[in-house]
Amino acid sequence: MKSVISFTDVSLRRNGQAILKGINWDINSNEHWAILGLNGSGKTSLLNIVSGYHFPTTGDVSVLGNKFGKTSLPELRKKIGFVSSSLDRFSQLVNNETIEEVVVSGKFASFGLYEHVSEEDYKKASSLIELMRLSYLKGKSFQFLSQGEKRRVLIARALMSNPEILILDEPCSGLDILSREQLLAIMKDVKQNNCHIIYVTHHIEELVKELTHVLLLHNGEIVAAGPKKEVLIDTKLSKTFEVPVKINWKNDRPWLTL
Ligand SMILES: Nc1ncnc2c1ncn2[C@@H]1O[C@H](COP(=O)(O)OP(=O)(O)OP(=O)(O)O)[C@@H](O)[C@H]1O
Repeated sequence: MKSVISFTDVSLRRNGQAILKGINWDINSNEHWAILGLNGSGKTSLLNIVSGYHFPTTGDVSVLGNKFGKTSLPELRKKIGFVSSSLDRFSQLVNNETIEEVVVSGKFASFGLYEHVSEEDYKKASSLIELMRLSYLKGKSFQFLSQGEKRRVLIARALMSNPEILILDEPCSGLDILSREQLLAIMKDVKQNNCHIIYVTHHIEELVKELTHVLLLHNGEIVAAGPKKEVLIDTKLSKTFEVPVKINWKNDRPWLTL
């Protein structure tokens, strides 16, 4: 089995604070992970290491066969797509651009088109727009889209550079139930694009069947990491969320009750 991500005894300290402690975590090919944990548990810090923005204080990290310390992190970053939950930054940058322009700019991981874009690139953007079920918005300015539509455009944009890992950081936050389900419905199409999904959320019911594995974080330490059905159990979730919770499965999706 090919290793996609491997963390061995990783810790991260910042300003004297231990943010991540003793992290041992492996993602192998054909696995798609969800990361769950309370605010401040270390999810963002963990993902910042994966995407080469933080260097671990101790331990070994290898991402897509690149061992940290022996690899070019800017080169590695090109293989990792990142869609953040915050739209403000994007919305300001893209202003009047059409969704086609926003998606095609993902080829260069920049906003605005500063480099040559070929006919081929626009064809690819167009097929990604279809894949994300956004064809009805072609020609429309990004700024006029709903939150859910914007998120889907940004996922299409992230796929433009054929990432091998796609990090979705709370992609459904602030979405109503319909927009959330529309976004979750495209997960299987994202998966078909041959990238490994890492999905961060506070809402366990967003763990659609395409996500195969779960990592639970609590105070910078792993509570459990592994196949979804082994990890999503009452005791482990109660420890992670610091409240007694009960898990129920409906149509292969988990739901929590207090
Ligand atoms: N540069 C830093 N210096 C000191 N502490 C930091 C620094 N960066 C993060 N932290 C602390 O590390 C902890 C983990 O933060 P992180 O942002 O990774 O959590 P998170 O799980 O992503 O939280 P959220 O769900 O709220 O986004 C927090 O207590 C945070 O205050």
